[in-house]
Amino acid sequence: MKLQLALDLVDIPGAIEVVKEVEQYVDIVEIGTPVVINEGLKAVKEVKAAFPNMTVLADLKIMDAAGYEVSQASAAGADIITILGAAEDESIKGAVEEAKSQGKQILVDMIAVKDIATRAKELDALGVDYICVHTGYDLQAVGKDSFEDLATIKSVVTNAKTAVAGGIKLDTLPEVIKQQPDLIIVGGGITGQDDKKEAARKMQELINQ
Ligand SMILES: O=C([C@H](O)CO)[C@H](O)[C@H](O)COP(=O)(O)O
Repeated sequence: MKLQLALDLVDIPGAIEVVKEVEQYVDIVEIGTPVVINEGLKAVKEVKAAFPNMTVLADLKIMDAAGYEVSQASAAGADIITILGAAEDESIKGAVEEAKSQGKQILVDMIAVKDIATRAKELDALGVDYICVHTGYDLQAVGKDSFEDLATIKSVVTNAKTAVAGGIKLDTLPEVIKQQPDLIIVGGGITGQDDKKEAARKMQELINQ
């Protein structure tokens, strides 16, 4: 199981500062969608330049023009790029093909997908690298989480790695770990803490137990 730090509500210098603080405890750094919207792929480029040995995920949440967008994120230094599970199969295929040709990986975000089991099986057959269940900020705000959806994808996905994101905190992490996803994505559970380093350390310790 790996730990991914999601950076959403920062600018580029802020992102670099947080990564410096917690880098020893996380496996992947995510440049979150709001950061990409605010700063562009420059954010991916600058974080990768500052931490060349760190795996960097660009959370583009691609919906169309997938091959092109994956190629741009790859050129900026992203190792993993996200596409939405709700995208057309043609887009998913384009993303996978471009990522493979660049030696990169594709993570599919299942946010807003209604029939998780059916779509996860289809995506698995299309050769994506990760399938991630995700409760976004707007559903977290009304008390939802992705723990049941994680069990669903774990039961149907056979090739891709499984991932989970959305409001995971130190107190809910054990429940997630029980289900053994390949990747656990945490944003506010680390970045929202006064002592980010200690929060990341405790999370890594629980994951490695
Ligand atoms: O993808 C995300 C969200 O849609 C905003 O871009 C977050 O990175 C993801 O939800 C993880 O962050 P937390 O929910 O704060 O753990």
